[in-house]
Amino acid sequence: MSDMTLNKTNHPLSGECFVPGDKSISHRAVFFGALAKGRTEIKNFLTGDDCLTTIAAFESMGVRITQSGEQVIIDSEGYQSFKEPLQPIDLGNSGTTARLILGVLSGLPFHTTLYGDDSLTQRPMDRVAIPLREMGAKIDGREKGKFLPLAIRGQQLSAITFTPEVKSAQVKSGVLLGGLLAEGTTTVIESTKTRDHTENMFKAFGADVKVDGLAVSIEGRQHLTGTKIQVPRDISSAAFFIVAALLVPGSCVTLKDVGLNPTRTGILDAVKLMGAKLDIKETKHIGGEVIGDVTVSYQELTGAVIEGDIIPRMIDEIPILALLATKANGQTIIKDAEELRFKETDRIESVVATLRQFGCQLKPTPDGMIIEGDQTLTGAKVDSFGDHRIGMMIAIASLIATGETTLTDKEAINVSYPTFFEHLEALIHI
Ligand SMILES: O=C(O)C1=C[C@@H](OP(=O)(O)O)[C@@H](O)[C@H](O)C1
Ligand SMILES: C=C(OP(=O)(O)O)C(=O)O
Repeated sequence: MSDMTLNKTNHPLSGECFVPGDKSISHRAVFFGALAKGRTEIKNFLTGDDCLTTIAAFESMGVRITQSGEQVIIDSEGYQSFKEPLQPIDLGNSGTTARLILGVLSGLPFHTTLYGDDSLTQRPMDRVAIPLREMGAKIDGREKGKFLPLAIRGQQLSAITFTPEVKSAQVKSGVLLGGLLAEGTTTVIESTKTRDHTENMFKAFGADVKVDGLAVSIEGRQHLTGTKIQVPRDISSAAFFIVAALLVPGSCVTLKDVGLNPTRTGILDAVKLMGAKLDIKETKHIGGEVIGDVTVSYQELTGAVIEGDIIPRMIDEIPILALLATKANGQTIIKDAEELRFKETDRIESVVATLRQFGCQLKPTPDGMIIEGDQTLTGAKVDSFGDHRIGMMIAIASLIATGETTLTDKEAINVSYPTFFEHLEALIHI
């Protein structure tokens, strides 16, 4: 764990930025490439720690994966050829790997044990394990099978129709992947649409998947065929520079080739609700995903109420939106975001604690927070709590804080954005 001094207050950001590949899509490209028969070539893969964890998990089941930088080649004979791993699988910090792999392992004819770091070990896995058990899975673990470490004894699964209580793409995806290995047709019916990259990926790999409004159905025991995947750039990473440009006077930044899938663009809608004008140009459609450029410059914004269906569309961007709200005119209220409590940290408490260290006034609520506007941030020694999105929020806060900010445990950022500081420095031209 190392400290980093940040003292670039009020340097405007300018120019173009090519943030790395999307984390959700990179994970899924590896999952599907491993499950499919034949060769899968992934371009613009995110080399963050979490996605490398997914690669290692499938390698431990005998799948041949070659990763060189942002290019990944997977040669697989399909899920029927996976081997029982010799050792427990380390899922590191990655909730996505954990929830999705549970679906796969539940339906394979062998035993596996899953464990993770201190953060992942405290995150609930029963949200996926319960429906998978309903399909016939044998999953056991700490606190009656709720938390890692988990032991899975794979079974022949049977299809279910499942209505998740939580608004979670990881839950939807874990159950659909279990459904791929099950007898019959598995349907997940959501109450609010969450990110639909799994559905898009099923289609890209030639699967029979039906999407009917909020219902997604997958036919079990079908074969997937390897394909080429171009990963869009991650809007969740771009969000840090979008907010930075809105915060630092004189800034103007273009985020190039970012994923603009409508299930992910809640952050753009939220800043528009606060009065921001953005220039958004859709440029391509690849593998069911929309890609485009977002140009944003410094603007004065107004506080807003952010609630309802927009929340799942921006769940990972709420920490950085909270920072933006500290400088808006008037109060911002974030509601319906209790899911933040189940992330790498309890992001309601960690955002509030972090911004308070900068001297901000805000308070937590059970499902969000209330943030006062027009505040002055004062540099301090601030810890990321080992949460990559809190670490990046601190770095952006330092751009508007007076004096010097010290970020401890900057390595946490490698989970989703290993080149974050290089890109930030390039935008502030130092
Ligand atoms: O499916 C995914 O790739 C993700 C879904 C979200 O989690 P939940 O499904 O738990 O909301 C998000 O927070 C996470 O970063 C990635
Ligand atoms: C919550 C996140 O990821 P995961 O659930 O995969 O750990 C995130 O990237 O902010």
